[in-house]
Amino acid sequence: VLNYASVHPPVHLLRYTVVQDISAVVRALEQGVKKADVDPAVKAVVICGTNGTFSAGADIRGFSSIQAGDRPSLASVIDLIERSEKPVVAAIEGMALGGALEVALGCHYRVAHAQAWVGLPEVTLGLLPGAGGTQRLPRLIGVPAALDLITTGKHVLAAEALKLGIIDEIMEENTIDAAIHLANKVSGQPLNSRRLSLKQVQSLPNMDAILSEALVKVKKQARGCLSPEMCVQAVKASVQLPFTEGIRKERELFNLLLSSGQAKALQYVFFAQRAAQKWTTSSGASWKTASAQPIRKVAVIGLGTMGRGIVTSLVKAKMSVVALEQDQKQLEVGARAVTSLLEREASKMPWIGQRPDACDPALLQFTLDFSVLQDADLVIEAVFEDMALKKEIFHKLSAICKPGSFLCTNTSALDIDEIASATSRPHQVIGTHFFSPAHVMKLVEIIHGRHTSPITIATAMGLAKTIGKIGVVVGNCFGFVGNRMMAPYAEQAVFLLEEGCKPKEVDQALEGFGFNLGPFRMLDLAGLDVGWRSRKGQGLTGPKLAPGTPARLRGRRRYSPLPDLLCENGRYGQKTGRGWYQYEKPGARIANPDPWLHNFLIRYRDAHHIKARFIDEEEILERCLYTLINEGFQILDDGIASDPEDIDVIYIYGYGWPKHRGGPMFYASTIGLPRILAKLQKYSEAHPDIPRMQPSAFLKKLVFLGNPPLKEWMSHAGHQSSKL
Ligand SMILES: CCCCCCC[C@H](O)CC(=O)SCCNC(=O)CCNC(=O)[C@H](O)C(C)(C)COP(=O)([O-])OP(=O)([O-])OC[C@H]1O[C@@H](n2cnc3c(N)ncnc32)[C@H](O)[C@@H]1OP(=O)([O-])[O-]
Repeated sequence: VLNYASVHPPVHLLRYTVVQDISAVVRALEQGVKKADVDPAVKAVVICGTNGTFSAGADIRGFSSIQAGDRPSLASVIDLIERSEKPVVAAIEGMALGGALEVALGCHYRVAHAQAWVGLPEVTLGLLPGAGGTQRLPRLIGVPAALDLITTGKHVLAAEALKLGIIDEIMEENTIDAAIHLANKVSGQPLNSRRLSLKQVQSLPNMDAILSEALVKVKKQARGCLSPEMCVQAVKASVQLPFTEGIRKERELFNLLLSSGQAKALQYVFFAQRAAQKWTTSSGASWKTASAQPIRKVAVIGLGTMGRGIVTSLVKAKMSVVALEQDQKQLEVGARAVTSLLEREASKMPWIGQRPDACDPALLQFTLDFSVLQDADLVIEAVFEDMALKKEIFHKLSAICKPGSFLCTNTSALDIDEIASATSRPHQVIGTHFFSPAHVMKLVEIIHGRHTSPITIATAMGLAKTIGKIGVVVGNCFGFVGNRMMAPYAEQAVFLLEEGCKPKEVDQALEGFGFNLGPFRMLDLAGLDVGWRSRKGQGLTGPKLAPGTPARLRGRRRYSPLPDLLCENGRYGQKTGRGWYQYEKPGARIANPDPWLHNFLIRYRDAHHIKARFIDEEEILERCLYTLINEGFQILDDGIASDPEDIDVIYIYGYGWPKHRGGPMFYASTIGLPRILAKLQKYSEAHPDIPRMQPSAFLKKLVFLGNPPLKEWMSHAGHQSSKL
């Protein structure tokens, strides 16, 4: 773990490895520093990592075993380093994150490689820097910059860290030699001015306002998530209290977070996101045996909202892109929109100035000519959700594209196998479901069809990673994972309106739970016509609906025609200025309750003899969330998702599920499956005509088996995925 190597006497080099058992590193650091302190031959110490990496911080898995109140030994060692009478220099290569940056802040000097980056990401794990970071960083770089780093957890490159004052020198190469050189140079010089614990936080005239604005900002950004708020409190302590008391406050807040449950959820998400990259399918294909093919040139068909976002994401990742439209006018409109998206993205990334090649428009070609797609390595079709149109395009692509090209369809629900059937290469056809706005949203559902080859899956996953997205491999069914679970959730929201709720009450309950947007604000934003078109396609409404069908039943299932009626009244949501809410003008964003809708609902209930009743928040949450979770269990049992973690990653990165609640399946595990089952049973007895409320057989089985932990669920699933 750590070498006490006298390779360059009189400077002693303490090396420690990347992510490891924190107590072993702490022990070794402690011994090394103590030994150097008493060794008269040692004049200075350099601390560095092995294999070109300083350290990614503490082992996140180790937090589950830390008890609130444990002796914070890392903090003690950092104090020891800082107190050392011999200069200690941190040589940062690769990265210094979390506890590792805290170690570096305890050192008297910091030298970093130009490609190294540093950060305090604890907030993203539901914690705060617990080894003095919240007290030392503000003393080093001032409160505004420290607040920014600590409350967001962002990483900064060495150049920015130098500008901020976190590091003292940047090296293009030989960082450790440079650190040794510096250590020799400063040996014998007084160290008090380099000990951050002895420094005062730089006072600012508007400090109170800075701190209270930061609190308002984090509360707004992370609804209900505690860690950003606690980070602000800890930084506030650095301003208001002497160092030792500030450290005590930091520890108190750290322990509070550690026992909050949110930290557990956020750490679960960290590992779930990584687990999702290790995909398997029910047929036994897996990430271990399939390798991604190199993708140099991508073609995108269709420059509507989705196509524009996808093109922007590809160009941002410096891929060569051909964008195709069907007529000159649409091509010009699409090209203008992409250019402005790229400009906006560039302005959001100040470092673009240093990398003029990023977002390079020369990487992008617009065309009307299908034959230009001939040599594309991968094509993403992003036209309307119209099966006939998609099949026509895939038939054409199959004939035009070179034999090795992969053919992807951006669809949110349609059958991948049917689309693939229009080609002569179904093994190279795959679904890539991007989320709107596609240049912003992180998620891509990667849907494999019956014939999709493992190489095609690996290539689509590789592409997602290249463009900075999180791919999750799922099976093929209507709505895949995300939209299939969203359907019963949105359905409940509308049923609740029929029974007496107002859109705002339903939205407030779910926004209070932590969603950025409640279901009605979300539907208004997405456009109500999208679902209407889909329901017409399915024959649930419109000309294909059998005459004489009762308004509120389809077969024996309860159906609400309310969303259809809104569309028939021209209310498509934000884009028409009217939907479940009213907006100042078409395209405006502020949703206001609409008296028209209120009266319309009263008339609707009268016409259908529905007696409105008061529905409390608990019922709103349980009916919306538990039906969504119930569908998740069905999806696991069907083998459409191979793990609960995959579902959780989809919901967090595609649907705005509050991250600090760990995703719907993790949330279910925290509530306890017996409670979820009991509630579903209660509601399904009250609403026997809502089949999606009937508890899934898999949920019942898990309750019968004694509510096993989430990690064990899949060993009991009917359709077990192979872990080859
Ligand atoms: C009273 C007590 C006092 C306590 C004091 C508190 C101290 C301190 O404040 C707390 C911390 O340091 S908090 C820590 C602050 N630090 C952070 O939050 C850093 C979190 N890590 C990251 O951001 C990214 O992993 C890197 C950027 C390091 C690498 O990115 P990349 O190159 O894309 O690679 P990748 O795919 O992401 O990871 C590769 C493998 O490594 C695994 N793993 C990684 N880090 C781990 C960790 N810390 N732990 C465990 N495992 C970790 C990862 O799961 C994966 O495993 P798999 O089995 O192969 O799937």
